[in-house]
Amino acid sequence: MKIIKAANYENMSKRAADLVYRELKEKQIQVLGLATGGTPIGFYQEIIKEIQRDSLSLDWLYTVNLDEYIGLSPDHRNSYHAYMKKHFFQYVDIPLEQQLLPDGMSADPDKEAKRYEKLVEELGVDLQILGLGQNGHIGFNEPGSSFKGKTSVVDLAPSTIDANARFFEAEEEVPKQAITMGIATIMRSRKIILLASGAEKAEALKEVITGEVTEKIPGTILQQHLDITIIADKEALSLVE
Ligand SMILES: N[C@@H]1[C@@H](O)[C@H](O)[C@@H](COP(=O)(O)O)O[C@@H]1O
Repeated sequence: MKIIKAANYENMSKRAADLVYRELKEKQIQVLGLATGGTPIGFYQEIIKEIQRDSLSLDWLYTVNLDEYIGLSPDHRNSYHAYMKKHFFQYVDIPLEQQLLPDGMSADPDKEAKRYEKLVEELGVDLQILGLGQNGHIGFNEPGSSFKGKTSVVDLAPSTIDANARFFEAEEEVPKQAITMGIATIMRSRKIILLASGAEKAEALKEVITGEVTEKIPGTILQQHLDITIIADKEALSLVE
């Protein structure tokens, strides 16, 4: 595990953008795994600046996303499709058909999850960006999820619904289910960058870095990944020596 301690959120975002940008520009990675949530917004802002500065075309890149809410259409403002368009896709030239997310509106979500798993497996993710839930979740793999899990339909933990309610008008509007890449799917990525910011993540991050590897805290599995870099700010790392 490589750990980069950033002074603050802005610095975390910049360090992450620099790292990912290098993978895109110098290594021309083919498949980039993306994350949503509050944490990566600054990272997207920074990497867009770098892409625009060099007029770097990304027309060859495929992106996959960790998850999508069930029941939200791509143009619903809280869907992860809409998030990705708003924070990243509208600024780059990745063709629409290469921007891959699970379909939260599928009539058969279990079938959609299987389709997405196969797609991600066939593409092979070169670099996956991850955030961290306050309860240690990655993607939407809540505490208790199997480390062997593939992409599937999952119920969100009440604490996750609570944490994500800030993006919605009312808590009742937060979907109760999502399609998420499984932990095994995520662990197949060749390289992983985990971002964490703020004191609310300190407890979970401490477990991820130093805790026992347990399905009770999904992020702890990352200790077993061969190429993981954690970029976190001081607050998030405040409980780690
Ligand atoms: N499904 C997402 C995760 O992919 C994200 O990493 C996490 C943390 O979110 P935030 O960055 O807003 O704290 O929770 C969300 O529910």
